[in-house]
Amino acid sequence: MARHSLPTVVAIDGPAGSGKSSVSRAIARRLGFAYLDTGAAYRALAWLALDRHTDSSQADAVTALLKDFDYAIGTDPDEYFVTVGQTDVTDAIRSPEVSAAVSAVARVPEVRRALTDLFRSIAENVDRPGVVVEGRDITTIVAPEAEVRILLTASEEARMARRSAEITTQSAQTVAEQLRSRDRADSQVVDFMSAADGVITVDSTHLDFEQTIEAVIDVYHTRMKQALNE
Ligand SMILES: Nc1ncnc2c1ncn2[C@@H]1O[C@H](COP(=O)(O)OP(=O)(O)O)[C@@H](O)[C@H]1O
Ligand SMILES: Nc1ccn([C@@H]2O[C@H](COP(=O)(O)OP(=O)(O)O)[C@@H](O)[C@H]2O)c(=O)n1
Repeated sequence: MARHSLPTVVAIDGPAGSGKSSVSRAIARRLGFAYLDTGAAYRALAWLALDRHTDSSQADAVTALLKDFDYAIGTDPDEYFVTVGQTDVTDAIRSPEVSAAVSAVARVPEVRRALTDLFRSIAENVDRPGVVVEGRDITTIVAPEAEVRILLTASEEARMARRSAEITTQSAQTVAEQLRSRDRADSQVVDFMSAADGVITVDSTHLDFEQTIEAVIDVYHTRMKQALNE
């Protein structure tokens, strides 16, 4: 039986507020690729923990949630949604409560293993020629063999300013503190502050949104050309 060829994978990692989601979605649109936001799954599991009044610092209790974690995500960059069972949690997973609980959930090794398997399976089965997958450990753990691997960074100042412009329900100072503490907790589990071997860094500190998209697309074309000649 002829096996369909696997989609081209563009893997993008980086800290909170570096532009991963918005830039990944935009480049997926331009390339005609699917878009996979992996942070949404960690957030959805943290949402489930809160919904069930599960203490997210209890690794066993969080692991137990995996058995009925009925998760779905839209990978069409123009039709993004996240559901758990019958509940649409697209907006709920962005709440400050979920953001505060998510790092504890993401620290549990069984959770990381299960979600990594899930991401690989979703990425392999998209109905597009390629997929842009973004998160913290995509270039290193989820898809180390990806054709294009990028670390998207920006100075802490730029990241905090971008995120606080988005979140109007909390003070800029609160948003910055929460982001900094989440990055600190997350970086104890995976290193997304420095590029692994073969991973290209795109620093968007002094680039606007459009320039960042262009810089990422340039890396994509360069890597694909190199791959043809290898
Ligand atoms: N290069 C850039 N210049 C200015 N704003 C940007 C840039 N890249 C992203 N943004 C904006 O910054 C905010 C955070 O981006 P987002 O994609 O949510 O980051 P991440 O997914 O890495 O947390 C969004 O409002 C986005 O539109
Ligand atoms: N590949 C990934 C993606 C996200 N995460 C976790 O999920 C959380 C939410 O990810 P996100 O991409 O939605 O975060 P931001 O876009 O808010 O930075 C992170 O703070 C990490 O704890 C992870 O551990 N590994």
